[in-house]
Amino acid sequence: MDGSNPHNRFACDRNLTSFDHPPAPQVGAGGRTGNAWAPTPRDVEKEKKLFAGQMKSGINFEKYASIPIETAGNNVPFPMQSFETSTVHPLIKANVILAGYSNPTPVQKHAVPIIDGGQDLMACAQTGSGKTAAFLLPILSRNFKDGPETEGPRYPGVVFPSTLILAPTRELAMQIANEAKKFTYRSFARAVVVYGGTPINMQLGDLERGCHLLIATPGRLCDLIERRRVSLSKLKYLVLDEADRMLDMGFEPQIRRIVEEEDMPRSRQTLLFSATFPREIQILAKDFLRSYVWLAVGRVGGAADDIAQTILQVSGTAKRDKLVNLIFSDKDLRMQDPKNLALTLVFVQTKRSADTLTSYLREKKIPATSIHGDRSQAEREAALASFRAGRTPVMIATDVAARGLDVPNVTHVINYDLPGSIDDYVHRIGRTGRAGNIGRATAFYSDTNFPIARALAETLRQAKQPVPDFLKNARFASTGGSGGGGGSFGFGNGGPRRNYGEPLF
Ligand SMILES: Nc1ncnc2c1ncn2[C@@H]1O[C@H](COP(=O)(O)OP(=O)(O)OP(=O)(O)O)[C@@H](O)[C@H]1O
Repeated sequence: MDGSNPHNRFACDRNLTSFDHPPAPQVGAGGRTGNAWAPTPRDVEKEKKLFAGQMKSGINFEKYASIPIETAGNNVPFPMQSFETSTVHPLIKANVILAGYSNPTPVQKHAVPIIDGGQDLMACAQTGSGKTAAFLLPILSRNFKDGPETEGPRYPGVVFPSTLILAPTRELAMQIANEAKKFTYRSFARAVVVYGGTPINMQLGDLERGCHLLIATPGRLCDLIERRRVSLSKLKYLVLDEADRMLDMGFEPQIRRIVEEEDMPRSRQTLLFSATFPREIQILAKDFLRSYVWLAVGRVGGAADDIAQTILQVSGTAKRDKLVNLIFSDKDLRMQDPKNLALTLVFVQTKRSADTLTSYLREKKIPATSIHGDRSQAEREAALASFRAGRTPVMIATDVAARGLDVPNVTHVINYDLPGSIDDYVHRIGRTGRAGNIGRATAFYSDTNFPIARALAETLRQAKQPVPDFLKNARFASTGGSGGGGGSFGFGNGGPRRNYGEPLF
């Protein structure tokens, strides 16, 4: 996390209202007394590092309270009203304060008691609305209540995590691990992240230091299982984050292998977080979950209200000049308040155009970097770090950066090339307007984007954004964009969810 942002709020400045003292042994879920343990003392320097660069919730955070919620399933518990009055472990409450969360978001209000109560969950909620903490907090709370494992198999070099979180991209896995490190602060629980594209030895060393929570991309996890360095036989919690994206990326065989063919106990609790609920996800949910609760938070149609969306009709070579103009006008805005870091994320369809566009912007003296699948993992990480810190306030990206990435101060997302599916559009623009902050999204539309016109117009209309005439006209003939209108059930498909199907229980 970048420490140079003037808006960073350092944790050490905050007063903790609870849990500055070691607790008595906790009563675990199900009423059994957990193994006694005490949190380590506070460490101000560590807090500065862990909680620096935290995104500030924005002026529209309170508006989240009016978001429509839908739940289905048996014995759905009441939502929690606040962290303070909830049943989560006191150390979670203390760490939530350090993270600067004063109130839970709607997905947290609903998901925390469901997960804490031991039920399986399939959850959909809009971008930037706090889904990561919605699963991390109750899982860690349960771990803390149960205390460290004192018995069970011990084999040298093999780890037995109690929690596995699968994520589609390396950057998302790293980000989840960083969040997990905040909430495991002062506890016995250790979070480790493993992902491909980087030498395995360092990750093996990290695993050997202990692993309660394993955050992984599917390919690297299969590798570690084959090497017999990870056993899933003690798993209690399985999370599939951005499950729809993992299927889109072709990870289904690996996921099925991990979940169905290894030694993972059937008694585990399984949580599926996905932006959409297409047929494939429904089948996965039916195979992996047991009588689960279905939770949908947010308006169907997906794009967060806090994002001002503009669609411009621009095509061919005119795009480059238009992009440069937009970036310069962003820069002018920045100059009005130099304290405000304002980052611009530009999406393109191909790795090659990411490279050529980055070079073009650099020729125009615009500090730009790029992230895409042909760059080495070290280059990807360096690009993201430089973007976060504002050293290169413009980043050109392919869809590797479309899902889940949470970069504070992204004020403008530009779809230089529109994606083929409306779901991807909703995720891309969701990199701004997060945690109640206001964001801006601009897209360049040309006749080649005709297939997505109808779904795009619908998404704009539902988010109360202006629909330009060229889109109104085009939408009568288009089908809604591949993957966006045909059978997708949930956020970003631009149509009423009930028209697309029902969850399979
Ligand atoms: N209760 C809260 N109060 C304030 N900020 C919060 C709260 N919960 C989460 N946040 C912050 O909101 C931001 C978005 O959270 P997160 O990345 O979990 O969203 P998400 O719903 O997973 O988004 P996406 O769909 O893009 O993956 C993060 O910076 C997170 O720290």
